[in-house]
Amino acid sequence: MSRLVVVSNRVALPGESRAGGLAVALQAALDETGGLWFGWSGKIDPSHSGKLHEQHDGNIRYVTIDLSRRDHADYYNGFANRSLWPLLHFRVDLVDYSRETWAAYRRVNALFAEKLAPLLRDDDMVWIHDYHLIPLAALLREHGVRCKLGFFLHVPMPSSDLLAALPQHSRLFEGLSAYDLVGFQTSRDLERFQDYVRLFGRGDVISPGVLETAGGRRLHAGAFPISIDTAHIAQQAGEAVENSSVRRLKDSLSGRALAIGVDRLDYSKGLPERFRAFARYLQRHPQQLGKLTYLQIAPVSRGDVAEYRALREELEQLAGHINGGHAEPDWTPMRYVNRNYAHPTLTGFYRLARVGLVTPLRDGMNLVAKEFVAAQDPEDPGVLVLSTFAGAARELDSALLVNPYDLDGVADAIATAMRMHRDERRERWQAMMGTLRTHDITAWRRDYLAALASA
Ligand SMILES: O=P(O)(O)OC[C@H]1O[C@H](O[C@H]2O[C@H](CO)[C@@H](O)[C@H](O)[C@H]2O)[C@H](O)[C@@H](O)[C@@H]1O
Ligand SMILES: O=c1ccn([C@@H]2O[C@H](COP(=O)(O)OP(=O)(O)O)[C@@H](O)[C@H]2O)c(=O)[nH]1
Repeated sequence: MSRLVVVSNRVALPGESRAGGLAVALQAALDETGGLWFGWSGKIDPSHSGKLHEQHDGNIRYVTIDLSRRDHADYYNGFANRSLWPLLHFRVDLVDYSRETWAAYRRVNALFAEKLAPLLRDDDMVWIHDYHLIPLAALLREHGVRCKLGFFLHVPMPSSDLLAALPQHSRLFEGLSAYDLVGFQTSRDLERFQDYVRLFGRGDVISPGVLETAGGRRLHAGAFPISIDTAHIAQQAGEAVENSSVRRLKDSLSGRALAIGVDRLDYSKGLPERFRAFARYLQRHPQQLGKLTYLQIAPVSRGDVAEYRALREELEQLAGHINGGHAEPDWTPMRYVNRNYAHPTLTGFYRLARVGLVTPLRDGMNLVAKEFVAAQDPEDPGVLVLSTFAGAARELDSALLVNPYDLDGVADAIATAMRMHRDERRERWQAMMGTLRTHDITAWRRDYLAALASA
């Protein structure tokens, strides 16, 4: 059997707990197969030594590299998170492009290729992840790498007119043609990529999922919705009643229902809109006042980037304003927490909640939505309120689907979730859980790697 080599900017090193679906999912996938995980160490090395760090945990070998201060600023915070992230989330208004950060992006990809190539064997299956590393396959080929190279995009693929707004878009996206298989989260993402190849990439769509690139190379592409370790999360949530943080949260609610949101503090997650929708719920449904407490967990993410800092300030103001306007001496409508929680606690929090609020403006998948469902008590499940703009909405279509820009609609969905009878909650939950049991993280990895093997 071939060895699996996973390459991603973000690596979940042993013992690390940090918000972010890519690392959570790849950890679960590698736990099953073992293999090599190569990527950024998460550290900055002012001496730019380029030294590799290596550690082992079970059957996984981790090889990581530090970034120089300049590369961290220009590649990670710069081109990846201030050019590509907003672009791929349909926020052209926030795209900040410069030739300097584009050069840093290519430089770090070249560094990854130089360090990774000597570690590879011809029969490896190399699976490269996300927008940070689009050029990596072409650069590895220049180093003589001959094994199968697959790519998976965790974020949305926007429409081609938006992509074309990025200077250098042709050079960047041409890089995808060096892969054997390019995977997307949903069939909509795949369709938009095919449109881009036809309209701006000088290529052709031979049949759905089979493309001919400008250079005449055949490229396979497909939709592979990422998922969670469903059985493990369900079990973890069932055991979480023992967890002291979960018990403390339960006691603190004094019998009130809980609504929960869990998101990195990121503008793609629609948090200001969600806070406003919650305020709208309090205004539109006065008969429910005092019956529901909303807990928003939002660990700080990419805190060096100006847009993320501005968002943090905005949310602090909004949370203060909402509580100031609606709190009673014995009830605070919302609790806003910037801490990161480990999964055993989070799954217990999900299980306590009557309402799960997942309302991103755009999201590749959103694993929190899936985790919320998997963590519910089958006899008395909570209700998921889910944005139609999350990739997860395609599979979790028994959730209460909302448009996150429609504040009244989100407000009313919260009220509906509060009123929903147990039979309807169970029916909706069973439909979603059925999907998650079949389409779990194992199925995702297996389907993708099988497609890569035959590409
Ligand atoms: O690595 P960070 O900069 O700290 O950011 C965390 C991750 O955010 C994004 O996650 C995406 O992947 C999830 C799993 O496929 C998906 O459910 C979610 O919709 C995406 O936003 C990003 O794409 C990752 O590269 C980051 O590691
Ligand atoms: O305090 C937290 C907040 C989030 N997460 C995890 O971070 C991931 C977030 O993934 P998602 O796909 O929802 O969004 P992303 O952050 O990757 O955009 C999920 O597995 C969450 O359980 C976590 O472990 N602790």
